Amino acid sequence: MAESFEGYVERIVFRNAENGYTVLSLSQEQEELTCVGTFTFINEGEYIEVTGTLVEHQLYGEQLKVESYQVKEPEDAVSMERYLGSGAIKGVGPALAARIVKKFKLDSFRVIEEEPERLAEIKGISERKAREIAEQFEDKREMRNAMMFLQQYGISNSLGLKIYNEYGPTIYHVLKENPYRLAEDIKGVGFKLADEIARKAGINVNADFRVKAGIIYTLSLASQSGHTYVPEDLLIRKASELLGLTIEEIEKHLTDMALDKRLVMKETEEGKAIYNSTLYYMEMNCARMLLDLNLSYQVDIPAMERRILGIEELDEIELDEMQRAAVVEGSRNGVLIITGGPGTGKTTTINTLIRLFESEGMDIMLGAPTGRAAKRMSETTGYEAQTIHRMLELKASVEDGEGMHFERNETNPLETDVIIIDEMSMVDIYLFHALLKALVVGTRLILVGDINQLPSVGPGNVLRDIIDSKSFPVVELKKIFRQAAESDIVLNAHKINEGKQIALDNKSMDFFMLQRMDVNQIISVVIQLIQEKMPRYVHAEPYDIQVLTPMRKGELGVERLNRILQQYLNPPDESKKEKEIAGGIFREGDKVMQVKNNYQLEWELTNSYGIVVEKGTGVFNGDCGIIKEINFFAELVTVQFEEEKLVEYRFTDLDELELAYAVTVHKSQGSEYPAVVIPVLSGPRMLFTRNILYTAVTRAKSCVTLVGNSEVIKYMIENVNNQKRYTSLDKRIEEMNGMI
Ligand SMILES: Nc1ncnc2c1ncn2[C@@H]1O[C@H](COP(=O)(O)OP(=O)(O)OP(=O)(O)O)[C@@H](O)[C@H]1O
Repeated sequence: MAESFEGYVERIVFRNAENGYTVLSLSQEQEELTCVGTFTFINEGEYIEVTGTLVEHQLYGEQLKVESYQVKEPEDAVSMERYLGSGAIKGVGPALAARIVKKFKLDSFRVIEEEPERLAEIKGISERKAREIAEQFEDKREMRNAMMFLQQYGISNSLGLKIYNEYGPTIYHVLKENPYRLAEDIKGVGFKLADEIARKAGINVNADFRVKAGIIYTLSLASQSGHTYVPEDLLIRKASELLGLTIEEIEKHLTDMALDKRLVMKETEEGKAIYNSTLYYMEMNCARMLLDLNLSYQVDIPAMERRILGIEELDEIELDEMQRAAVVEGSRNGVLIITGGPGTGKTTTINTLIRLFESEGMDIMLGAPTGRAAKRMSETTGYEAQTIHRMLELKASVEDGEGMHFERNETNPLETDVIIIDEMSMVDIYLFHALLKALVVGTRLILVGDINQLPSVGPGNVLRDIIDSKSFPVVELKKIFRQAAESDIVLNAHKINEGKQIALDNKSMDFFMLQRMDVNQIISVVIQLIQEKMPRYVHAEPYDIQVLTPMRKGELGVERLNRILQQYLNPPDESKKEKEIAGGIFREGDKVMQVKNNYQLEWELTNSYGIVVEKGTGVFNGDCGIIKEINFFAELVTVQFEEEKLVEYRFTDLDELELAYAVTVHKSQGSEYPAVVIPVLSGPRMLFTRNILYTAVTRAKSCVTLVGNSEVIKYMIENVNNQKRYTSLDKRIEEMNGMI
């Protein structure tokens, strides 16, 4: 039976910041009552009325399971003082609260609300502070009301706060008029949640804005799978499934939305293609800018070849015919693409190009899409390489409302003669667009990559489309050089790519297959490999040995493997603090990965004296680090990323991190590890493909160990289930180049 109690919140015993689950101690006249439930923004010292059922907890005795609660405005002087001094109002502690209430007595709250300037009559309160107190007082009240309101729609605390911060008091209006705005404006609110809110708010299922929001959402889902457009019938079908409406009810909105420029419809040979406008114009602008860069330079070829020969002599290397062709093309053209698999001499070619351009006094910049790829490029070329984000000077300015942007763009272009980008297969259309915008005609652009790697996570198939457009010089390196050919990793990678079976007989020095048919056996072998065998074999730390698997779910999926590997590689220890998160825990010492691009997150680089020597923003999808500290007081987790960058995560932002003892092959793109261990037993056909195996194997520098069923490996080599990406940069280039 439900009962009601009133009292002060004496103490917040526990609070889960993510879902608002709280245990608090309520002080009543005689005794204290423990209350558990989901409370939004209740501070110690507040006076509340709670309703719920009294239950007997095995360990903690009697407690109230709260079903609903209400914050009561304090009505007597003691309560007012208690509330003001509770910490709810920043800058007002118990002493100041006591002075306020002593002066204004029962009138205290009214004064704060209506005549805040009078607060300045109190010692220790300036006029400015008086205003601040009044503003906070007002904000707190409104925010609390808004939170309670949002709670009805099942919105958690942290999300509620984000929503409130975006709309402020207009939130009620937004929810009533068009809750789908939330899906567009707020990170963390998807169409599904907005739709749920709309349903609760009684909005019609075939309301125009619902259908339109559903269509935009379908396009955005497609872009998350890498597509820049969707064929019309497929789009209509997907949207109709999502919205539960007929094909006709969807179809009739498309033209309207095209007129409003929310989407673009384009006739193609295969029917109509529908684009989110932004993506359409991005492809189009990329095509234009790339063609603009594609100048031909007059070069004295014999003289150029002599210069190349000179560099070869100095470097004591003899370039292969194709490599030399690449260097010559690089000097003759504004745009050049160099592709090739592992060990085909891409880096050696880049190095010769750098030498050549340098000898002509040109400025060169090197870039790659991820931190790890940039680091590797620096190591192999001996020149400083940066991430493309850094090169373009990504700035996140939340304060001025601009959000994130690149400082380098058409009005402030990169001042350099040559730009070389490595791991180009990972660059999506957004990043490529940003890069091209920051280049002026006359800058040479050299794009290097392996088209057989998995395409970018983000939308686009940029490298392949540029090659397919047949509008730019492309040099494909095929020969595997002797040194590389000594490695079975390289040889097997090429075989896999060509669809040839590989020898799994363990005669190799760097490529092993451990046949195990049982999940538990596989896991125990993986642990042994990481803890003992591999670190010794490749002279690395256990943390550098990376487990790669195609899938997230399942007995050998990333999620389960991480939980198990954490137990063995970073077990619980009294000296290590732990923070519970949805579905697991983070512990000091854990290996973690950032799982989305966060352009606003700040990092700091300190020197050995702990002094900050550099600061910046941006932590990206796939960046790995170690948890250095968990601070419960400040509610922060500090992670040390590559190159010793320190990043602080608020507890509420921990959903951006995941354990990284095991990662998916997709997330490992662009990274290289001393050794990789790949458990393979069974899983969805779509994920057991040649492409995935190729990418996984090519992540290893010194050793690959496959653990599981060799038949599955054979199957993967045969399974060319390359899912089609709907992208059209190639078509836009061809159109603009007058080819179609
Ligand atoms: N022309 C050449 N003659 C002899 N050896 C070469 C030549 N070009 C490259 N190599 C050697 O072949 C190996 C692979 O070359 P390189 O690192 O340039 O290839 P890559 O395509 O960048 O490889 P990966 O993609 O694996 O990094 C290196 O050991 C390099 O020294």
